Amino acid sequence: MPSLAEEELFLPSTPGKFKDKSKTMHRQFHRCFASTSTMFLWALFLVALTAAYLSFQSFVDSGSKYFSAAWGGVHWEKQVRSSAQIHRHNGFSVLVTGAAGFVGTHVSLALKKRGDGVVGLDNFNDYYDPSLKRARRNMLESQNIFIVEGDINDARMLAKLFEVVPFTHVMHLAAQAGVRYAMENPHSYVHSNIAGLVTLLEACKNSDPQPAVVWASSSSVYGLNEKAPFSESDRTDRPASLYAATKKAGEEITHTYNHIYGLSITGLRFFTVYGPWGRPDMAYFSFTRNILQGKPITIYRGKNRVELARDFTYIDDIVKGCVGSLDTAKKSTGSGGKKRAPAQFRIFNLGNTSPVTVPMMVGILEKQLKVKAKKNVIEMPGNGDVPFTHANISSAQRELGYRPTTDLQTGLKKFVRWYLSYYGYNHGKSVK
Ligand SMILES: O=C(O)[C@H]1O[C@H](OP(=O)(O)OP(=O)(O)OC[C@H]2O[C@@H](n3ccc(=O)[nH]c3=O)[C@H](O)[C@@H]2O)[C@H](O)[C@@H](O)[C@H]1O
Repeated sequence: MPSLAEEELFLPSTPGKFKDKSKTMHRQFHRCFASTSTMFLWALFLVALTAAYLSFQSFVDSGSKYFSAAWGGVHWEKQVRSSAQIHRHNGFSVLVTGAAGFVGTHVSLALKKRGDGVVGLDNFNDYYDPSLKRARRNMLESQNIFIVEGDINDARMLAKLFEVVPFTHVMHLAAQAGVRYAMENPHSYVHSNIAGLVTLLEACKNSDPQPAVVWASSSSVYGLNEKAPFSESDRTDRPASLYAATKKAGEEITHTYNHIYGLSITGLRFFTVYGPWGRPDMAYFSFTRNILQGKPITIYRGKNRVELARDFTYIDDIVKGCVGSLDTAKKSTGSGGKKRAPAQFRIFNLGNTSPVTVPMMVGILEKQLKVKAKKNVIEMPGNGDVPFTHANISSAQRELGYRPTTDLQTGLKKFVRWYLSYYGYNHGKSVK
């Protein structure tokens, strides 16, 4: 029995008609209990809703759509640190973006070989067969190069990387490549070559010390330029493809970061790079595949039946140009987001200086593969292609000591040897 004092607590506040005290108490108790449990349920619901919202936010924040791979944690940091370890006097610690890509793999191996610390970054997207990227990664891992699986658009991951390692240099090679694919998927170019570039530069500018940045532009920025050979001072304001436009935008964007924040910047205009472990979307690679499989190849030709030509540049020469750029890059001058003094800004052509026509390139492949190609020659569709490229490399020669030494015949021979071995033609598959 409740005490009087307790009973009084449950008495109606307005006295009047007689009421059965115990019944009233019971009802009151139930009402109170019911409202408490309802409140409890509501609270539970709100907590669950908040938790769901927060985890959704963090999912969106980390951009899980793009950045599905895990990063962070003690073990991950240990791997990153160990990979960045320098093993030579005055060596560098280099973050190589696009490290599982064609140029990224070769540059990473060259740097590691001479004792620099190298940490790779790659999002392993499926623009072309990701199994080739995984195979390149295995090769890098066998040389103790750790590749972070992540996207250059992931600002939090980049901040963490720079927190773990005070990189001296960034070799930025991650990009959406390919001239003609830009008509199919324009946004992927904006995502990687513009938004991703800005996110990366933000991370570089915020880090202390700031790294020197060397990055891949493209010969395609010369666009409709007809003056040959192409010099760095020539017009680059008439791009023929969205790919070229995003690379040109990259040159302007990097200039801004150099100007405002004191980032040391070197942009490299690569001229149709080819070689072992190359990109399957490029003509020399897909032609090789089709020729071996007995499938036809399509050869574009220009107006008035003019043959298209490219200043094909062998990967080992490009690697020397990249390493030379890192070696001659001056330090960035900013810290804490502020420029202390003017910083270095350079742009170089890395080409071969001897354009070869596409039909001649096919002829070399036929000879190397000992198979005749089934050729389908058509007029160049309006797809962003330019009729020819031809590099003047005197600047790179002077400033970087860049001297390409591999002609197309020699380079394609090495490529074909690799291709046959990698795709198992030496072990069973027959070359017709
Ligand atoms: O220097 C660059 O900055 C760029 O180089 C490369 O572009 P491109 O020079 O266009 O190379 P690539 O596609 O191999 O076509 C070679 C030739 O074959 C012709 N070509 C191509 C395909 C085809 O089916 N038929 C054909 O005739 C085609 O018309 C062209 O004449 C990189 O892909 C690009 O990412 C960028 O780095």
